[in-house]
Amino acid sequence: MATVEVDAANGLKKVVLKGPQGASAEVYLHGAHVTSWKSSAGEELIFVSKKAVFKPPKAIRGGVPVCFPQFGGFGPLQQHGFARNSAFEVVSGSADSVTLALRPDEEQLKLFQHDFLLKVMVTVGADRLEQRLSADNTGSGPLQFTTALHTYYTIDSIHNVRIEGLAGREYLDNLADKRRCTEAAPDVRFAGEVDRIYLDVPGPLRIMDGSSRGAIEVVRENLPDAVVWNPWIDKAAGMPDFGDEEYQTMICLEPAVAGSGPVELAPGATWTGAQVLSLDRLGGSKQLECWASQRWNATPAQCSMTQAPHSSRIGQTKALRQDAAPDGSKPKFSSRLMQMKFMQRGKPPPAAAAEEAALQVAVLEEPDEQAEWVVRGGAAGGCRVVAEADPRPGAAVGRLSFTGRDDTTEAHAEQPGAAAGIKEKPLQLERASAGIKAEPLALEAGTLPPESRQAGGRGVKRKLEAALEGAPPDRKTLANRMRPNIGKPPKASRYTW
Ligand SMILES: O=P(O)(O)OC[C@H]1O[C@H](O)[C@H](O)[C@@H](O)[C@@H]1O
Repeated sequence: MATVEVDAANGLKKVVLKGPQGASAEVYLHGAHVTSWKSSAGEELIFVSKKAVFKPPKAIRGGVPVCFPQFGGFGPLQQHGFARNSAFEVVSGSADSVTLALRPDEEQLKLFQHDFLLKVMVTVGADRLEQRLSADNTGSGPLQFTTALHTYYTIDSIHNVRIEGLAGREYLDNLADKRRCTEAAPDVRFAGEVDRIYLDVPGPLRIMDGSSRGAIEVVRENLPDAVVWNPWIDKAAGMPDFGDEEYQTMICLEPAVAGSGPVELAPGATWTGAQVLSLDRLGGSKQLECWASQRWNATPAQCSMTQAPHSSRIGQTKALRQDAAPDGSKPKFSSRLMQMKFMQRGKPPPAAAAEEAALQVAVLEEPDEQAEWVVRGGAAGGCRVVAEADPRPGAAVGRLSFTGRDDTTEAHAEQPGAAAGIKEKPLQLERASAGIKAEPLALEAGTLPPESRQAGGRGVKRKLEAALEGAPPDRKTLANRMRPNIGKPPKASRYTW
């Protein structure tokens, strides 16, 4: 059974839910109002204003007000109905879940004139929060209502946040007399006040705030509309229970039956709706970088960089350096660098293994005997990228695999220890060869100790020979066969240089 405790700060009753792996949530009996959802890493994902007033019947500013039996002004009642102003009772619960219920009192019945039983179930999981509504029509006539789970999210910065999943949808603009508009942007961003009711939105929505926490995915059941709200500067200043600057660190994304409503329920019938929120650490957009350098004395080998199918290329730098021979006659060694930046957007397909979320580098022809290779990578935004280097002075493969957590490092080396065998020394590549645009950049380049070069070389060569069964490879075959451990070749773009 869930334990009801009294919050010492405000004297109100609440239930603290404990989920697996340290996740938690708090639900006030006043309004069945969720005021906290903490991930397994202890991050607070729900916004509550520092100026929120915890004095019933006033609704708490922030958290997840339950708007029922009316959303906004879609009906005769006060804004957002009266559930958020009412005392709920605990029906049942456990350590990680609680169900609260509300029946309208006499005063409310006078205003609304329909009897109902509203239940709100809140369950916390590892990086997951589920809120389920059920409404029973306990009256004798049809019950009509609109509703919303008016969720306030805490975000890193309003300037970086974006919501995916609303492109092309129609919305009613509350700032323009509910004018019907179409969302033209690929995702919703904020540069001023926003108050929109997106209508009949299919599929999940995703919130990315530009920080390292990943994406919050919002899956809705029977709540077809999605309200997006940020009050911006003037409206924030006019709200006594909201800080002047707080518009910068919150957004509301509210699954609802609003513009596409109301719900009509026959006597004795039950309606259910839900939102399931989950924190997807790998699914936030991340910028990945991959770079490969090659050093040779006669001819460079053509090689390719293969990009995972769910990422887009956002930049590329090529640089060439020629080291003059000691007598100054002609270049002794040349080095060539390819650096690419990719944006991984959204969630990789569920079946995708680490390999599929990889950037890969492959050599397409037999390179120079004395060539040396270094393949490295990095990622901004919370996920760790591990570069795998094949040090063999022959065909070389580099693969970047990313893992879910900052504190986890996983090496996916074909030749364990090969990557660790790289000796690093800084190399400045400052100039580009004619016709190749390059920014001045500093990078770490490596040379490899001979034993690791040999070991890696033999391993990869054997694998390659086995794969090719002696047939002379064309470039495409070679590049495809070089992709390790992928059953079905991903539909990926390949860049050669
Ligand atoms: O101030 P409240 O009654 O809590 O409403 C806060 C906001 O809720 C929704 O997002 C509405 O679309 C907005 O128009 C409203 O300003």
